[in-house]
Amino acid sequence: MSEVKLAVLGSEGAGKSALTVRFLTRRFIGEYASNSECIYTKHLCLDGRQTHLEIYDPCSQPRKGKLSLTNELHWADGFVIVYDISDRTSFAFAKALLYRIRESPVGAFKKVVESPVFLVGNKQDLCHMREVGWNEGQKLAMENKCQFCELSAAEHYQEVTTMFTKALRNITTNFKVKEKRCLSGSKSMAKLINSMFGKRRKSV
Ligand SMILES: Nc1nc2c(ncn2[C@@H]2O[C@H](COP(=O)(O)OP(=O)(O)OP(=O)(O)O)[C@@H](O)[C@H]2O)c(=O)[nH]1
Repeated sequence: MSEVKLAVLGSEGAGKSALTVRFLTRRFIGEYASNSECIYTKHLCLDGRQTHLEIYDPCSQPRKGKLSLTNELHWADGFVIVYDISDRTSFAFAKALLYRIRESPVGAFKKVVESPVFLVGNKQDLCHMREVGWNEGQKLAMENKCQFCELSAAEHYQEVTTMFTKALRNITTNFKVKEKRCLSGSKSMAKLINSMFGKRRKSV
């Protein structure tokens, strides 16, 4: 069974809990307690493979002060970053989160390959109050090598499920890339050691 850890990040009120609960229970619940952080767990079958999923839904991040994200960066295999299309401040916050993830040495070195990130413009049902254009979201995502979509946790169950499924699939693909790189890394190390000791043995 594979294990996948996903962190859902974004500014206060962007809809992190609404999206997560929608995916896990199919239901849209209007109000959530925002003073506690949660790790939801779920078993699911992803592309025929049993998967143990953990989703981290933090309490409102502005109260945490600085964007340190250190724990999240160590913990998560991938990220969903949420902003509210009717709130430009939430987009600026999402951008800062994205930069923080991309500049992180954890992402660049410890994890071997970049963590998959899905940028989500939520509350598409409020497009009459739109402050962030679809193009802006798409551009930010392209510049930072992440996937992008706009949806509404309130109205689009199917889109929410599709987004989470793509995010999880990206993470499992990333696992395979990492495995290959580690394997080829250890193979070339073995070759190097073999050739060094092989040569030495010959010269004795
Ligand atoms: N119209 C609309 N409202 C939404 C949507 N998603 C969430 N909301 C509302 O936005 C508010 C905040 O949603 P939450 O899911 O609590 O947001 P959050 O990001 O978890 O917020 P914190 O826990 O405070 O960080 C709630 O009143 C939700 O009902 C949506 O797609 N459309």
